[in-house]
Amino acid sequence: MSKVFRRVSVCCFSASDSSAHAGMQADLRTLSDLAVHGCSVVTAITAQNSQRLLQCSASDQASLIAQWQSVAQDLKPVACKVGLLANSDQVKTLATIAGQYSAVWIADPVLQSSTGHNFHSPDFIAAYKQLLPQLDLITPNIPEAAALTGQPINSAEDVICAAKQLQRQGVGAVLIKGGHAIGGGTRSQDYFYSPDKQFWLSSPRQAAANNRGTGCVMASAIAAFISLGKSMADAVVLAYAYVQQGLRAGYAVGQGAGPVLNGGWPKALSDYPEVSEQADYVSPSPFASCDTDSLGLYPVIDSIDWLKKLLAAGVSTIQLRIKNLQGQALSETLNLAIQLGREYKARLFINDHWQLALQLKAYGVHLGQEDIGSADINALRAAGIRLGVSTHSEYEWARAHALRPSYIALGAVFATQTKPAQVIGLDNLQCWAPLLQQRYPVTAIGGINASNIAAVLASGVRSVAVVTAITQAACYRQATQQLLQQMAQA
Ligand SMILES: Cc1ncc(COP(=O)(O)OP(=O)(O)O)c(N)n1
Ligand SMILES: Cc1ncsc1CCOP(=O)(O)O
Ligand SMILES: [Mg+2]
Repeated sequence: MSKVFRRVSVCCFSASDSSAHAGMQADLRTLSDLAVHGCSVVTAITAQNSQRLLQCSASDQASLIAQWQSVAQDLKPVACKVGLLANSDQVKTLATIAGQYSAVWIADPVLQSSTGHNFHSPDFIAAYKQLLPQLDLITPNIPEAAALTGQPINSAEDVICAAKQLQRQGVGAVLIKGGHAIGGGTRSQDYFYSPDKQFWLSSPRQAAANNRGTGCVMASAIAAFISLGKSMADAVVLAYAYVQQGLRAGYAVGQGAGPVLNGGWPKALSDYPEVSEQADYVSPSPFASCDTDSLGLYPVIDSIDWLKKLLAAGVSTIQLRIKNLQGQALSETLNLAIQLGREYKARLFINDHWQLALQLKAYGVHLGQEDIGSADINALRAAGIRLGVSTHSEYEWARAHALRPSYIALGAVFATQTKPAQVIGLDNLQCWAPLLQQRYPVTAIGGINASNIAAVLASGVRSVAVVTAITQAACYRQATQQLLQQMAQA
């Protein structure tokens, strides 16, 4: 008997939009597009089209509660997306419901429709403040964030202050959208703020004529990605790309602006944001290139002895990962390694020790996520040293992408004995490798050996980094030749 596959569901509290450009129709379309079951609590029925909103008729409280109870008891949504609430009583009811039902609660506070209707009154805002402590994420645009905080927002600093203030009012995390409005800039900039991560998401601004429903689609897509197991930061990065992709292919259907397209899981790297802690981020010039699309077999070793053996065995990309030396012993070892790398015309990357690598003019450095916050990235780039960056998630590789590195590493693909490492699995590798290879050489690392390398290469990744598959093999030469051969045959 085949196994029954049960989809997760997300419940949307939104208004019906008769034109289906935004509102409940856009929410359900987004969820369906991302293979999540969307269920609904209709908060109002609006009569609107691409040009104007003619009527908004609120659902009564009894209907709201009955719709929710029927959905909650049976479908047990893992996330709830709150869109248009038609009056302050509805907001208060939502605060009670969200306080009683454990799910990820995401609200896109619709205070004004893009067709001009205003839902923004003092008692509505006061009621919304009761809802804030129940929310895991709120996604206001700049005017909405200003209305909710009572503070004008005219600069990047104001955006950050507003996000902090909303968080102090009890929201788990805040995404403030539409930073381009601040400087009339050419980049689209959103700001994400949570207790453990704060970052800007930016990309060149699209002048898209068909842009209706972006707020609804963004919040629903975040809910969808979270219900599929993504972290909040990863879901926000994915939803940003989903909306950029949708804007690129938005379509006209009435007389006015049309909706964004629901185009499936975002697959073009150019739709993903550059993620940076800097508000005024501009894409830097790229790091020096590795002069190849594929780094091939990439052993990671910890001594000069291994370096000599593997260079002699014909390996052309290699990393020196030394964790147990310091002072003069470390700099002498790195110096010797860099000379050997030059002699063999190999791509030798130095792990961690970026200052010495800079001083000794290494071919390249490999840095982890923790290191890229503290390393002098601009000095490395200016010195022409190549940069490789470790990544384990959409947020992390979007952060690496903002640096324009020479390559990106994805892993750990499988569990590894070499170090405690987050496992990404083959599924993520299959999704991320083709996407990142649109611009960067990509290498996969973690638990890879002769018995599973074929499955790894089937993801499309063209380089594989290994430690123990070589260093703990009975015969390192044979193991290296076998891995090289398996890569050549893929
Ligand atoms: C090719 C490659 N990918 C990932 C890593 C891991 O680097 P990092 O995150 O800096 O962790 P440590 O190696 O320092 O433990 C790597 N070294 N090489
Ligand atoms: C350094 C590193 N970074 C992520 S996994 C890993 C170790 C890979 O070692 P092995 O190839 O033996 O699993
Ligand atoms: Mg490191």
